[in-house]
Amino acid sequence: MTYILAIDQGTTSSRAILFDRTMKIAAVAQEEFTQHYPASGWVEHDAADLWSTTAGTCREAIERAGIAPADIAAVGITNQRETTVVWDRKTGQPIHNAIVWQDRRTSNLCTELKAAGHEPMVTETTGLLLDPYFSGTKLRWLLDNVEGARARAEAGELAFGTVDTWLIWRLTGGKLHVTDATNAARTMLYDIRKGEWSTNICDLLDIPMSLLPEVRDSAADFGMTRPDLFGREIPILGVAGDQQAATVGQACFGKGMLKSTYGTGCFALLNTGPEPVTSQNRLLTTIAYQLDGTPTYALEGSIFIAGAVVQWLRDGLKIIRAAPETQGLADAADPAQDVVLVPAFTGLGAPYWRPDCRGAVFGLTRNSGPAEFARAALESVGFQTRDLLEAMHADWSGADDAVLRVDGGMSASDWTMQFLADILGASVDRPEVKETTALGAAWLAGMQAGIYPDRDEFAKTWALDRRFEPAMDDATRDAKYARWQAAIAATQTVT
Ligand SMILES: Nc1ncnc2c1ncn2[C@@H]1O[C@H](COP(=O)(O)OP(=O)(O)O)[C@@H](O)[C@H]1O
Ligand SMILES: O=P(O)(O)OC[C@H](O)CO
Repeated sequence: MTYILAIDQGTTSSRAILFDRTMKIAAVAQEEFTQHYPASGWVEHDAADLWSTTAGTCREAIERAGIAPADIAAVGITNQRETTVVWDRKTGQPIHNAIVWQDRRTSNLCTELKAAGHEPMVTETTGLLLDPYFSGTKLRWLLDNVEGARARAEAGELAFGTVDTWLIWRLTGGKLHVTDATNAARTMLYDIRKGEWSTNICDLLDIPMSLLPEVRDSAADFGMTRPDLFGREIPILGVAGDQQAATVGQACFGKGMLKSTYGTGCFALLNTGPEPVTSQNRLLTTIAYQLDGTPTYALEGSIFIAGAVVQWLRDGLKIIRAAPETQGLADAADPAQDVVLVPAFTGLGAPYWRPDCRGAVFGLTRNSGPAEFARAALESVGFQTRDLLEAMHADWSGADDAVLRVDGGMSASDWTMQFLADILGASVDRPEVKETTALGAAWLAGMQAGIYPDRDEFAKTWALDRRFEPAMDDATRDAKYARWQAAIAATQTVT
């Protein structure tokens, strides 16, 4: 039997998943690691933890499946995006903790750069906005704040990478300093049209280009794993950022196909084909995947809080013990109350991009309780998705016939998916395979290894678990969405 090992290095845990020759899951291992919050709005990971949990879960998955390393044809990597690591090329030692995508420490720098009029050039080049979310200003912060970092960078001693690059460096024993186009597209340093690092932006941010990795296709040769890691060298043949890997795993290969992943946050990607579409509504333009040297572009809407609002009900408000309890509570909520929750806990992402905003609740009465909070929390995920889809439709007519394909942990919530269909007034498709992110990475590697089918045949294997059809009448839908829009507007006035 032949297997593909998919590594899914996420924000809260590292996972390793073995897929067999027929793309079925043979074994899974998962390990959480510590989140570091050194100051308000700062989020860091120890890069050594990212590596050790990745290596550990890979070994565990192989052991669980009871297979020999010789049975693994290739490794595919998918990862939390934007998170920024800098290390010494000689020793392999990171110079600082990784700065995580959620980290807002460069808000002021972004505001200054915007005020100086640089955002149009940044957007035109990278498809992104001047927001602390992306790697560029995080890298600049490290160079400015870690003692000696700038001098070492200028001397060519340091390497920068997103998490894929860091893991490949470790997996190959420091032989390769590479990334793929989807991860490069999240750095705010990459020209997504020309397919090269942008000298203009590196000059603007004062970043020596010697820090940057070589950029390859998403299915390509990313080197061999060190023989001592898994008992033999295994080729790394696929790499994509996690949201892009989910787009691939959902087989959204056609122009106009759309997926939304509901994990901690929510990320909707709309395949716009071989030409990038520039958003007029503050969505991101990004690379969905790059195969045979040709990028396929996407419009992306990124929401920072989706499943995390359910974690807040559990860990913050302590009104549930486990996420699935929200379903019963939401069903029991008083229909006469219309509590609206705007979960801007870490600011608002697309299409508002207000890192300074914080959450708000509207419509509380003396009778409002856990049930109304739970319903408002689940509804907030539907409302935020509608905001993204409204922006996509306004940006590009090719979005008009798209049926939304959903995945991620929170897509297990039937209540939330039904509300999503209701508030969108459109069908929502949930596939049988929920591990779409890992499947996307596995397919890239397995296809490159020649053991998995080509794009068209792979797309035919996508299978529906359940289609949610809208059941809400138009007047209710319109009234509810109008109320959400009013709540969002009010939230933005109080910071
Ligand atoms: N049945 C459920 N109802 C509501 N939310 C859920 C349910 N199951 C999982 N979630 C939410 O989904 C998220 C986990 O999804 P996952 O895809 O594992 O996230 P990530 O990859 O970002 O860690 C959690 O935030 C959790 O609160
Ligand atoms: O690790 P996740 O699943 O929360 O995804 C994080 C995204 O890649 C951030 O852009």
